[in-house]
Amino acid sequence: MLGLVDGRYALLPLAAACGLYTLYRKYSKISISDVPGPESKTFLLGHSKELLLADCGTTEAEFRRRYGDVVRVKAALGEDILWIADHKAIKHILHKSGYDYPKPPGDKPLRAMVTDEGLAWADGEMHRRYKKILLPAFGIPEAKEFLPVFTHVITRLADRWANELTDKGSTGIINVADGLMRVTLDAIGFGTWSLYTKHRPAFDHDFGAVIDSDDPLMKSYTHLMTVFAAPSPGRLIFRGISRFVPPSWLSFLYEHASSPDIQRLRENRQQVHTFAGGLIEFKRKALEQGEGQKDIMSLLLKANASANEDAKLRDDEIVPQMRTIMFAAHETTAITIAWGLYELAKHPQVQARLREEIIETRKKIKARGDTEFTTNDFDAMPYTIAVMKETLRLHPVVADIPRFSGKDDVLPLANPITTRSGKVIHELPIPKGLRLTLSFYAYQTNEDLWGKDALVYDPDRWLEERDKSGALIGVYANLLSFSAGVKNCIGWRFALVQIQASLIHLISTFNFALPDEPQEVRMFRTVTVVPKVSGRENEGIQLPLKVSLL
Ligand code: HEM
Repeated sequence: MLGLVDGRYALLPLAAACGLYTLYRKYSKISISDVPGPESKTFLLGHSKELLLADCGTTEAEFRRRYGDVVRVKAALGEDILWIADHKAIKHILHKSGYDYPKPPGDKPLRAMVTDEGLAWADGEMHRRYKKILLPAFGIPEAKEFLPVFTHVITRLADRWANELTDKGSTGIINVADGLMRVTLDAIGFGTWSLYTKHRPAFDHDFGAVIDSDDPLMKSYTHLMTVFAAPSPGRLIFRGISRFVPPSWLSFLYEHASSPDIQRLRENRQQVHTFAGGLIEFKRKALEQGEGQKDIMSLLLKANASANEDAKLRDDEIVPQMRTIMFAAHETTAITIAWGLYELAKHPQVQARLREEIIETRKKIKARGDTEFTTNDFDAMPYTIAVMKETLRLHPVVADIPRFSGKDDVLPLANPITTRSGKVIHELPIPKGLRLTLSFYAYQTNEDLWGKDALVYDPDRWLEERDKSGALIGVYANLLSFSAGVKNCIGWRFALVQIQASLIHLISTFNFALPDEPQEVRMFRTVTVVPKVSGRENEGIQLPLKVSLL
């Protein structure tokens, strides 16, 4: 119906009006125009290409080398963006300021299409209320309960790969990213909806992603994040214009746009709503009968039932939380594991040492008469933990996040900046309504914090106490991979258990190496940073490794 995303020329008059408005705002309040940064070559697109289309790592390195940790850049239509890698400023924004730095309002209608108005979408009081109800489902004991699920789904993938390899004479090329995304989708399917109900067999809602089932919900989630990959110039300009358009108008547009990507989001929403709606009743009844308390939805319903009346979520507020979790949990975890396997393939000596620790631990488990790893065994595997931390450090799949200053503020800086007019400043006044990009990747590869070898994959840094970045930031290991502050990742403990369970199982079963034929693996930006093979980008997310049965 609406040529929403590529109607470049029809948008030009509107773009001109936006430009005038931008100029007015610039000269009528606190300005960041004195902050150093690259000149923008085009008003229409600004530095959108560098920020959204360049491979992860390239723009970050260039910005830091030329301008430092705080850089003024332009979005489409002349909008100022403050790009920030300075850890003190990030800490101020995420840790100390609570809800003063929400997600940019212009992005919210599109976000709502992806996750509904759930936890990841919400800000302020609404977010506080949602998080309070959801948190009891995401503690350490709850994450540990999921180990059998994670083991079950990764075993299924390993069996599938083993069968494929047996047919090929025990070694072959496998796109490991694809298999892992199926695994995490299955895990979240089991874990969110249906773990251990007595009414039905355990694992009863099976997306069957690993075994190629036709489950419509599974199909609807497969590669959903690619909807956001490599936006066209028209879409980038549209994003620029969005900030001048009332959110309700944008929502209307998204409800009616004929773009295949937006249609896909609408279909996904329809499917999740139909599925989740029916399940809430079922789970509620099971709870009333004292059953089915371990899956995320049951835990959420249970916490909700005991919350006071003002805080309670209505059913139409519960479904968005489930859609949010489905979206936020699966690709992030899968791609992190995939990057881990890539680094292990590139560093065979790290892989061998990791395998050694797994074999040693397995011997201890056998000696005490058990067959399976427990999460206590996980905690006693320092090298495996170091491999996980190093993977999360060098491959934060959410490489940066957008924020918006809700009030005039002053950002403290860890490193002073020299402004374009030559002043050295230790704190930076910023105006209300400014868009910010917080670069987690740049923070985690900053040589001043992580050492001269910050770009080198070296798990030993975590064993030798070289990990002390001094920033004391984030929820895990001084890293920002799971973000920080009030809107930190609620599922980080689940992710760690799943990553460790998956690495242990895969490294015990297979050897991973780079393919004999050289290939360039790109760190390609979508919502997450995904692997793609240079020259074969249209084949989607690809991480082909040479996999051998041990
Ligand atoms: C390696 C895996 C993961 C990574 C790297 C990751 C990373 C992140 C990051 C950076 C954020 C903050 C985004 C922002 O503020 O814009 C976030 C939020 C969130 N994540 Fe994760 N995540 C992972 C796994 C999971 C899992 C397994 C779940 C659920 C089981 C989950 C659920 C969520 C939710 C619901 C939010 C929104 C939290 C809020 O707004 O309060 N994530 N995640």
